[in-house]
Amino acid sequence: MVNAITFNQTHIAKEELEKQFGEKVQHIHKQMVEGTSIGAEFLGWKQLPNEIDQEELNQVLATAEKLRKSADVVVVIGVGGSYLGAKAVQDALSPYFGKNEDNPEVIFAGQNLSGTYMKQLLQHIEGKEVAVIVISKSGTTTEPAIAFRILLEYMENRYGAAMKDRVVAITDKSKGALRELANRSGFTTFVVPDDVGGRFSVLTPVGLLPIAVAGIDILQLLEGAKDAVQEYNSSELSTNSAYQYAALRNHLLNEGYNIEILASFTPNFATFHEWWKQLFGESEGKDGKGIYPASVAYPTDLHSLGQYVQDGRREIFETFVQFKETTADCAIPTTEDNLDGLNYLSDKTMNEINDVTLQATMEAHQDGGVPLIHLTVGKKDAYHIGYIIYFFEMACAMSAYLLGVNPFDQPGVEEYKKNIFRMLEKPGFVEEN
Ligand SMILES: O=P(O)(O)OC[C@H]1O[C@H](O)[C@H](O)[C@@H](O)[C@@H]1O
Repeated sequence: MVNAITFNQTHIAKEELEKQFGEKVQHIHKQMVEGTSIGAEFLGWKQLPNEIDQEELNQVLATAEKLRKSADVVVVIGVGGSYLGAKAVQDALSPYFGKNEDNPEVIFAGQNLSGTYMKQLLQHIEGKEVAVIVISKSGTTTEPAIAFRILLEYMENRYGAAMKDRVVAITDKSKGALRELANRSGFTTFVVPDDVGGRFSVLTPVGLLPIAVAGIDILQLLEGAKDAVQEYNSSELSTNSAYQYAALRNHLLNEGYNIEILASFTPNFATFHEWWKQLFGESEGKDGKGIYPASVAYPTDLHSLGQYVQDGRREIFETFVQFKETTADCAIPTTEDNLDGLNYLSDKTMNEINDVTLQATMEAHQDGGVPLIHLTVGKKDAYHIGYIIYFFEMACAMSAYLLGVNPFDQPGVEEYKKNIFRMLEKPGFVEEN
């Protein structure tokens, strides 16, 4: 299927966008294809959906099945790109309440340093059958490493030698402390490819294994991404809407709009916003440049940040994601006395009113001077989520290149780490300068 996503904007005529960015986009596209763009050694994500190794995919599926059978609860440890993609997809595609009886509960750790969180996690898993998936590309990130040390001790005490069948590590093929520990302990392992950075890794085992464990169809996710590869690999700005989105973002930035808000009216899509924020924030926010990626979950946030968006400093543009088909719906009942005055809505469903609220919000914000982008996605299912993941990845790489930065590094993230190591007196740590 092509055109699973439609891209609409009214801020600038297509021809004008083409005039401003058409040639630049073609040039960058060519460099990406030829592997001569800055950071090109991290372009592996571009072909992932097509080139994923079938044998590895079978192993991911088999391992997921094994964990699903042996565990009531699976703890997934990771942070940043080793966490957000899996959680985003799981949240978007899981029921709001309770859990599907066939699926283990999937919970996350290593993305915070709260002792209370960890203590309560340990209490929560007590008495249940547990498995652990630990994910770190570098294998050295402090937050997940601490969580893993604690959970590994728990698993050893609980399962003795048999715990090795309940722990899976996903990390670099040879480097890092986690690789060494996993090899020594005989854990099942999967590799984060060298040419795929953390925030672009959701379609590798990093995302695929935890997503499959949660009972989500990763083949459909990959199928959607595969179709997106076809749609978004044209060098023509006029036909490639991922590049149009990238060009428009840069155009808006040049006009002084330096904050982008991703907005949706679908509560369980909110974690996807977080994935998107890391993708764009780490890719573009460097060398004193960037568009600050923020997000809102409407209509909830219409009653908090809505005021600011409508009326505050005019440096915001907003990107709405709307799903055309919904999973379930609820009718508005009619009442005889109509005391709440809502009978005028009783021929409508909640989703219809949600869609009207989206239209009303877009109109209001546009009138308030907020440039709008509207992405319409066919349905919130694994196929379309795979599709939109790839759409944003392509758009992000192009947008960062148009901005003039390397999309694939994140040198700034090291700064706070140096301070931690100094403050916690890490042995062997010597601060430069
Ligand atoms: O997968 P890891 O190596 O543990 O990295 C996890 C995260 O660490 C840092 O925050 C990086 O800036 C992120 O890009 C990365 O996703």
